[in-house]
Amino acid sequence: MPTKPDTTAGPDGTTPAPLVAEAHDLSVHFQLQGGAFSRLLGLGSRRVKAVDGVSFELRRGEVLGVVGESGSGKTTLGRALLGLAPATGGALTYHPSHGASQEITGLRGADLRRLRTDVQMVFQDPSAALNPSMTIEEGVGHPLVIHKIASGEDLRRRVVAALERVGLAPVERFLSKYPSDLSGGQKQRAVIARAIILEPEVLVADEPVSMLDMSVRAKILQLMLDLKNDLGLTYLYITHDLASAKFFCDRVAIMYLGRIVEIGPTEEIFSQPRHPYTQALLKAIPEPDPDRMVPRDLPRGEIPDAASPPLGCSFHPRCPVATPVCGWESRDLRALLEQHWVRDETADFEAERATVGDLDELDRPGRTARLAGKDPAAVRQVLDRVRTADPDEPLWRGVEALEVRHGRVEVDFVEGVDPRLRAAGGVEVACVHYGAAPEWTEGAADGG
Ligand SMILES: Nc1ncnc2c1ncn2[C@@H]1O[C@H](COP(=O)(O)OP(=O)(O)OP(=O)(O)O)[C@@H](O)[C@H]1O
Repeated sequence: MPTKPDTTAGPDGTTPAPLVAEAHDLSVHFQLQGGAFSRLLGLGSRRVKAVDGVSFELRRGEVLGVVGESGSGKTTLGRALLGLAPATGGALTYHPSHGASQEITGLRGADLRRLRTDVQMVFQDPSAALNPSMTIEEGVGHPLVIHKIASGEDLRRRVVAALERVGLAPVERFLSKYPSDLSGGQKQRAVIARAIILEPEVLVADEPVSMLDMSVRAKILQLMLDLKNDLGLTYLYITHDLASAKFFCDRVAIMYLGRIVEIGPTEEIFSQPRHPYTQALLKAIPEPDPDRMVPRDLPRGEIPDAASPPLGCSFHPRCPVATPVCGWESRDLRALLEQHWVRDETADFEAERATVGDLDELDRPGRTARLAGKDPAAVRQVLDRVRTADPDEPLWRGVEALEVRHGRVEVDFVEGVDPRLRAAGGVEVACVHYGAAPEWTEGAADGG
């Protein structure tokens, strides 16, 4: 296994290393224009909150891991650091070792080009990252040509040095080859050579080893650690693979639906995960196949739609230790009813479905669920049966009132808390169990 020197401390070993980048309440929202079909359905345009109020610091020489399921916003965060995804809110500041600090999201023209030399990207798929019609010499040297930094003999000398640095030796064997002549691991070495040839300060590495054979993954990660130490690089390492994050990263940020839900030193996150989502992810670390990293033991379903995230804490619909103040809403009641009809074979699906009426009304996010069924007494009976079948379901704890209004059953939920990151031990966690709502701080989510 690669070994990590402690690179997060400053020269005297105690003061933190200087900042390279910092985000404050950073948001990257995408406006999706609905097509004709969406307009017909009255959906109009939708806003995807890919990154939603994220704050973090990146310090010189460290590896910060960004871990989360597909769609959690990891890549968008990395693209924002590269100046590729424009912020719609908050601030993202780059502190170069040379020159003045810059607000990344406002950069244009020459300033943006300078950022692109300082912050480089290593992509997941090395085949797609290399131009198939360029030789390795041309491809690796391309950034120097684009930025008009080197040509002729100087260009060749730098390409040779970069290839040697990433272990593609003897270099002469590789210079005139095309990407298709190389193995996956060799291609990724060439991609890394291209990334370091501009002598950047930061590498954003987006799943850099996930498409490689198991046998070469550790070698590529070791190469990246060596390069980091030798060249004084800083990494933002994006992955869904907790096992690689565990030995590669100094600190880890766990992302869920555009938010960082927990961030802290790797050791602390792995030895004492606080957030129920982190706990679920860690439970899902499969031994020995680190490839299949999905939290399979979560009680319910898929990661929700980032265009319409849950109210309160986004994780509450899947959370095994959700409290009454986590943000229960009408869509949760629909999910619960449907889950009941799927799971409980004794339930008379047809009759109960007809009794509660059209469930589409529940899809509009809100603290009050209005059931369409015209016979309130019968609707209440269905809800009672659902509750009796699973009395421990956390949603019921969030019910503030269940009554008949205007001839229909309405369910009001307790107003939810949208938890922000707060210090808890050596990490920061966004969860009501850790200070976001004082009455729920006891007995933190150990059982999660
Ligand atoms: N250019 C875009 N336009 C619209 N929506 C986008 C765009 N880029 C990303 N998204 C959406 O933003 C959300 C976050 O996507 P992102 O790719 O950042 O997540 P991720 O965690 O990196 O996922 P993966 O591991 O699958 O790459 C998703 O819902 C995605 O569909």
